[in-house]
Amino acid sequence: MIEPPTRSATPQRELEPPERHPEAPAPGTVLPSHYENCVACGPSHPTGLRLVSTAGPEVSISGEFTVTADHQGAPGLAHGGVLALALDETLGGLSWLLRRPMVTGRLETDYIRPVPVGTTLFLTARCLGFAGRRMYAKAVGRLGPEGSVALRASAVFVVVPPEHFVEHGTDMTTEQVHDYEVNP
Ligand SMILES: CCCCCCCCCC(=O)SCCNC(=O)CCNC(=O)[C@H](O)C(C)(C)COP(=O)(O)OP(=O)(O)OC[C@H]1O[C@@H](n2cnc3c(N)ncnc32)[C@H](O)[C@@H]1OP(=O)(O)O
Repeated sequence: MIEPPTRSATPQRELEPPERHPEAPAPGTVLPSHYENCVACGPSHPTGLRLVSTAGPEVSISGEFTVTADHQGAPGLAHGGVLALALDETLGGLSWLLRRPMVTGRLETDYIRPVPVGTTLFLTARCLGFAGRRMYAKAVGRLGPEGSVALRASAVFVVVPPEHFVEHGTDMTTEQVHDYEVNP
């Protein structure tokens, strides 16, 4: 099957530049978990990543988490799906700086180096820009703050109305989504 070109994580036309929202958290601000049971950032999830994201300059985010035995695929090594989760969460954090709710449409991941249990992975994501409702972004994961690149990702997120989470999820009212949108 030939996929539509608009699905590619490589922009097919010039993008509208991203604009950091005037009320976006200042660079250096640690972003609170968006949901306590989130498998990526939730403090109440028993085996989640507990990934902590920090607002960066312009429209960028950094994130960090430590790989534990709960995140293994091969013995002693992080599972690739778990690493994609960490990239997805860090990329998703860009919505706080843009103040536009969005969901992952496509996530292309390059696995460059194995990531051992005990590693603290340092991730960064930056927004490239928009084509209509599509937001294009890239992310990198390093083994240490200035360490080797272990992961690279390109993604397309699709802007959705806040009601998306009420209609398709559970236990969330439109009011809560709006609160969450302005008070992450
Ligand atoms: C309360 C907040 C919580 C935040 C949590 C953040 C967690 C981290 C991020 C995630 O993991 S989100 C969860 C994983 N993602 C999903 O569950 C998304 C599931 N898919 C959908 O809900 C819909 O398919 C989607 C909203 C993505 C698109 O459906 P729509 O009917 O709204 O859009 P439409 O099909 O009209 O397409 C709109 C544009 O997006 C493009 N598009 C749609 N699906 C795409 C896709 N999959 N990949 C790339 N582009 C896509 C599409 O080509 C089109 O481009 P154009 O406007 O230029 O023509």
